[in-house]
Amino acid sequence: MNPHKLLQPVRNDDPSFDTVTISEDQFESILNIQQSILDSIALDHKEPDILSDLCRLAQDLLPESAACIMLLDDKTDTLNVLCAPGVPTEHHHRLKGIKPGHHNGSCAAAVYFGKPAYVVNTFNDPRWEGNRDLVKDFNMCSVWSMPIRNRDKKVIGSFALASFEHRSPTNFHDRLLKMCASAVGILLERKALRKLALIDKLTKLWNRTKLDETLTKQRELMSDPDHGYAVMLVDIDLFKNVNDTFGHNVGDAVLVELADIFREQIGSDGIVGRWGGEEFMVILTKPHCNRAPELAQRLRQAIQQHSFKTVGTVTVSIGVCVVAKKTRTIEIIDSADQALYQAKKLGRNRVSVHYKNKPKQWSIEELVECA
Ligand SMILES: Nc1nc2c(ncn2[C@@H]2O[C@H](COP(=O)(O)OP(=O)(O)OP(=O)(O)O)[C@@H](O)[C@H]2O)c(=O)[nH]1
Repeated sequence: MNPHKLLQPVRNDDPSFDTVTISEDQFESILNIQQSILDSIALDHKEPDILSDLCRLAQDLLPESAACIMLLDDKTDTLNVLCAPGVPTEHHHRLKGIKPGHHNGSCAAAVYFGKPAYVVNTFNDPRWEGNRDLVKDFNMCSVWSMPIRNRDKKVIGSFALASFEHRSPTNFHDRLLKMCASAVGILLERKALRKLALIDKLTKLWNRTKLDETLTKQRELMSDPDHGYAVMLVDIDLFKNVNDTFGHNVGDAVLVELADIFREQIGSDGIVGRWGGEEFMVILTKPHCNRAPELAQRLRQAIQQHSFKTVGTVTVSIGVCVVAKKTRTIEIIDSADQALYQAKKLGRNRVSVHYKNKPKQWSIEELVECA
């Protein structure tokens, strides 16, 4: 079979479409992009980097153009920019909150109708009626957009090429956009699966694998003398009693409610995960690690004050290790564990802090009970 046949669009009923046959070189350039994506996946590059490269490679094949990936936010039913290396970051806000529909632009139309939208003249095409300022401000004369689908074939966004001159797409551009949209769909699925592999099923917090990865990364960053971090081990007090009294399902519900308090109290200040069973870990980096004892106290109090369904009051003990010098991860965890043991020994519902390798002015290691 002639391999070029594989590159012909099945049928394109868009009147603006220019049915020029794909040349050997163009065929080659599409294969090169595919190869480059496969290489990046094999080298385990992260999705944002691969998506940026993909945009750059695609826009290189159309002089005077910029590629853009828009993602559909299910909650707000709006399109937002995910990646657009050709558009200065300070203008990205202009590509936010676009409603899929008939006249909000090419991506809005592609997502709304679930088929490609090839707009050759954005200055008079009705599909850009509601967003004419945008194309005029950026001099985007033509914008071609292809829907991106997930593995269930649901439209989740669009891949677009905006051109700074009026142009009709050819078979080659149609195939290029289809390949890019399909690659983005696969890469986004991959990203979601990678994330899923790092999430604890019950609490939806990070799991042990993610915590281990984070600890390793933090240790490496300690080569920089300005870096620092803190590790908190949080253990529920007398949790066996909860299980024995109310049953394992109620115990599980307590873990889920507790996870919500972690999210509320720590938020984006740190990485929170389930270390195992009824034990959680919080990793704080600068500047938050300097406040680790204070944050641990706040967390402990919030948990004590929360009224858990069925169970009522639940308390936790927290061991904190503040790290100021490169130390083996196993020693950091051991220090946090020692501090936790101390908190339990002193009567539970308290925070103990172990300063590991303090800076000179602190001189000695000490264990501070601060509940
Ligand atoms: N419901 C539920 N219980 C769990 C889970 N993982 C661990 N546990 C329970 O957590 C309890 C831990 O008990 P212990 O290690 O004796 O400690 P504790 O009762 O919390 O007492 P202290 O730690 O000394 O305050 C055990 O009963 C475990 O079965 C889980 O995923 N779900």
